[in-house]
Amino acid sequence: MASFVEQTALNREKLLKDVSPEVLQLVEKYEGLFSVSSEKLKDITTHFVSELHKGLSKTGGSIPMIPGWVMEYPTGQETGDYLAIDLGGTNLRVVLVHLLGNSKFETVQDKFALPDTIRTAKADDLWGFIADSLKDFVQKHYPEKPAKPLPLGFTFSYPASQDAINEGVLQRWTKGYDIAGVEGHDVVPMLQKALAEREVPIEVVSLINDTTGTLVASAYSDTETQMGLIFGTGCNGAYYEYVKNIPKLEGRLPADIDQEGLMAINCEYGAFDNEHVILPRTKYDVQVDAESPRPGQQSFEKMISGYYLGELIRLVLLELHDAGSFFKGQDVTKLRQPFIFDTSAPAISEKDTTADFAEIKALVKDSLDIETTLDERKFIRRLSELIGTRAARLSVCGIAALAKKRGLEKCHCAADGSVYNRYPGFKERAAQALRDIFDWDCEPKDYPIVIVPAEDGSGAGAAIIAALTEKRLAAAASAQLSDLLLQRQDSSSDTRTGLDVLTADLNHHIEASLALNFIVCVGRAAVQANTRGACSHSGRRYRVSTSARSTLNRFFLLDTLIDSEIENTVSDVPTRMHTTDNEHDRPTIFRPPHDSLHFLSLAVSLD
Ligand SMILES: Nc1ncnc2c1ncn2[C@@H]1O[C@H](COP(=O)(O)OP(=O)(O)OP(=O)(O)O)[C@@H](O)[C@H]1O
Repeated sequence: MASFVEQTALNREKLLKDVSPEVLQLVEKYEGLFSVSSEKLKDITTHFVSELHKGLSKTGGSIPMIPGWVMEYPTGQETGDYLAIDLGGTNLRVVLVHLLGNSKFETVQDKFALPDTIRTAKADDLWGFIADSLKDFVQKHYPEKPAKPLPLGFTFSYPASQDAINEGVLQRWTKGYDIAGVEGHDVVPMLQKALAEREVPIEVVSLINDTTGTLVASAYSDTETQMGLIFGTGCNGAYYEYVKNIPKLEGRLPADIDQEGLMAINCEYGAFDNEHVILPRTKYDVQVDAESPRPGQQSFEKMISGYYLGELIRLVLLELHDAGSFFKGQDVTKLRQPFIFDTSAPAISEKDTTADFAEIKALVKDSLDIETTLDERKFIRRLSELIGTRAARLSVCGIAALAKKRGLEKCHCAADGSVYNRYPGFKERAAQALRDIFDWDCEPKDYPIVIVPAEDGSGAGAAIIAALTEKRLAAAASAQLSDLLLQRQDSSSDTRTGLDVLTADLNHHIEASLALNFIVCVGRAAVQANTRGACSHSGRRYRVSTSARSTLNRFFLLDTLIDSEIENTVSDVPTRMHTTDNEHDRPTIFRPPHDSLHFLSLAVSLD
């Protein structure tokens, strides 16, 4: 049977058989502009590999390569119930995840479409929308108010730097978002505040990226998974890198983290080629970029992801109208409206199998109020194929580059997102492009690197990561946790299944005595975990907020294991939380208060 690609080539001949010479000429022009040869894909991949290296280096590069503090593969045996949200560019998903073990999990999910206006709304509107959606979900699934706050894994699909598993400082908005007052800030307390205002009983215990979530969720059920990929509003990839190959982590790691071990990296490779040295940009790509809220950023993403493909079609059609070729004498007011098409437009066009392209006709009529000729519809169909094919072919350069970087010759790459899962032919075109890059000489069913669909996995990923972190703590290894919460240390009835987290909240009026309590608290937790150990210096930053004063006080009364050390250490809290003692397994607090919040820096090292 002919492959999809061979089939579409045949269709092209059929499609263009009777079109006018003028339209044929236009088709050929755009075929030249939007086609990407195998050689070009190979060149892009080679450059991509060097940019991945650069992103991991101390100096960094265009691709952020953000360490995700997820340090192991799931075994598939993790169990428990977790709540998770996934904030994407288009949708908010709220998920209740039941991890069943044996590589199985079940989810109950609600999907909330984010209002179009949210992209440029106020920060409070965004967090309010999410908190309201969570409130609905909790009311629906927990008719009896939960006795304790529900632990929540937050999948946040924007580049956020993390020094801990439950923080995420937004580096910059992508995917057309531009909400003031969020960049440069930790998003977890913002969401937590909106939840508190609405009295939603939820505690945000971990923050991950959707690519990392997809990676981990798929690895839970398929041990061959090596990458998590997103082809949605934006594009991105995550994979596990050897710690020793992440130079920028030098000096930031607790001593017990093995250099031969792995850490998940959220690449944020939508930023690939922001310098414009290798990608074959057309003038339409330049225009999309120039008119986007963030010109000069996310170059790769703007050529291939769901937010932009419909816009590329619009720009070409508008230019043809203005040149007098298309939609003659018609009112094109709507066509002049940026982003009037999303990627469903080329997707519908490519799916249309009617003889006279009635679906394209309806699409253009309904969304633009424009009547089309048959030739115009054939052109739109071909243009959609070109733009969709280019997106699929360029997309896999990221996969090929990650495989080359890690020396992976055979693996599964889990892909989520509407563009991968719903765009006609995207899967086949992506597979063929991988073959073109690696020169595989075998049938598609035998391709060694396989992109597998992983719909809506990132919520489950957030849950599994919470379970992995819990396991890590139980195994007495370093965990990167902030706002550690001593929730169940003294209560056998506490069945909290989220992170078995360790410590506390103080508000910004922190007093020296409470700071001491905090340290005692961590030491106490170490003792309760039946281990020898204390708080050790790691250079990490921990935000301390309000709600667990009572917990702190409880623990303050219990044990004075490390009191003497504390006295030596915290002499001048709170104005300058600092110590000179950096020895292994010694409590160290440092960093001065930051804005209205105070930061304590310590990691729990239980050896
Ligand atoms: N039929 C379709 N085929 C392909 N893509 C589509 C289709 N309909 C909508 N899209 C595109 O899918 C994108 C949304 O992708 P998705 O549903 O994966 O959302 P998301 O999870 O919010 O995205 P992301 O994970 O990138 O933030 C939109 O940009 C839209 O243009």
